Amino acid sequence: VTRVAGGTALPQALAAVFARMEPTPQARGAIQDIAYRTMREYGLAQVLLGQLASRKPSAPELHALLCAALALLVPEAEQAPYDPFTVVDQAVDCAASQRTLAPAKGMVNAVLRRFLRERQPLLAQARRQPLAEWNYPAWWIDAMRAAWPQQWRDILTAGNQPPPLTLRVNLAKTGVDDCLAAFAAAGIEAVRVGPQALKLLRALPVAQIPGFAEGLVSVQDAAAQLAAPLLDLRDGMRVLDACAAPGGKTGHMLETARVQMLALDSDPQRLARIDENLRRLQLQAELRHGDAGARDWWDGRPFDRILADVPCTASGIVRRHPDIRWLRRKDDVRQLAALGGRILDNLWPMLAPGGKLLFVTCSIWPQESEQQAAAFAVRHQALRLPAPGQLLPAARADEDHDGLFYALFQKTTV
Ligand SMILES: C[S@@+](CC[C@H](N)C(=O)[O-])C[C@H]1O[C@@H](n2cnc3c(N)ncnc32)[C@H](O)[C@@H]1O
Repeated sequence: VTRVAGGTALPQALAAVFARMEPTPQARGAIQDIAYRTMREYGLAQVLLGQLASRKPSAPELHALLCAALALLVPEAEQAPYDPFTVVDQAVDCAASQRTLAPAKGMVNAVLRRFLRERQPLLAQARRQPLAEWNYPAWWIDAMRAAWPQQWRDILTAGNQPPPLTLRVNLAKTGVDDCLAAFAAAGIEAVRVGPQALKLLRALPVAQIPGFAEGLVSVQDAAAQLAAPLLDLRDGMRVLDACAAPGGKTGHMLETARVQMLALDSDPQRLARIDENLRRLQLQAELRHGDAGARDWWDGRPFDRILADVPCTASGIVRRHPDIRWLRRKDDVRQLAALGGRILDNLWPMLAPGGKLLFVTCSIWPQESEQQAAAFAVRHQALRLPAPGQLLPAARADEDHDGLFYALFQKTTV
């Protein structure tokens, strides 16, 4: 929590903690669970702490400890993830065990016990502030309300739900019904949430999912599964996946047709994850480390299809990455939209006449998605083909997916 408050993304912050502590798998799971829960309730916890402590704790670790404990104490009794008195005792023990925090252990005890005694009025008072009511920074709430005046409440609520574990069935190797039958035989409940998307009703480690190791299924959100079919791929096509890592959509495209795939990414570590994923699926692509905004990696031969899943604020996948809202600044939207526009402009000349370019973001800010697509079409006189446009995040039983944006362009032959 302290690292995220200092600007580090939660997965990297957790990796650093795990490298230092070397926890058991059980402790690792608990640390991860507590960190993600805290990110989802961080706004409320900060407001509560403001009510409970006469001044903000000066040590960032103390602030983080109290916010994490309050985040765990907020859910009502039947939904409480941990026994409330255990949470208080553990928080006090944690303070006592660290030299810098030990003098504050009485204060930790007093703040948390007062919360337990006065929880209803304290929560009611805190939730009068948007930061506490929605658990997003004020600029994010205001911008969401302006962009989506009808849907902003549903969008913010969906972003606070724990994400489902959704799988993509590899139709080159099996069928959706066969997968459902294998899951039922293993006692795993799943429902269909897309043409080849199955949502597990209870998450479990991928190693325990029948067919995962053999490449029959892959983890991929239902909205992300729309990319490959939109590209209308045929055997032998030259395809560029321009921002490919970790390779979710690369794998799906390769399952769809025998194409010559070049998978590019500017992050070498993330590029290695494409290799891992394709090995499991027993599929091949040429992997290249490079900048999709430059041409030094291109051999000059045009591509029949280009997937441009450009870097963005990731505002459509906050339920998977609840830290994003606390890390982003308002100006990031403009800067990332400019980067996305540069990448699209650079890729367009690499497309063969008649070829198709699919522009994707996992953002729901119009500057990064629809406004970007509309401006691009005008700049390049690109033909816009039917595509879903903006999919808002949905967290319902029948429709459960992240917030992604799709625009499909074709280069006219003349
Ligand atoms: C939204 S993710 C791609 C997800 C991927 N398409 C999938 O389905 O698994 C964006 C990727 O763009 C990469 N990236 C960021 N800037 C880039 C650039 N200038 N050129 C190429 N890749 C870039 C990031 O490393 C990241 O892996």
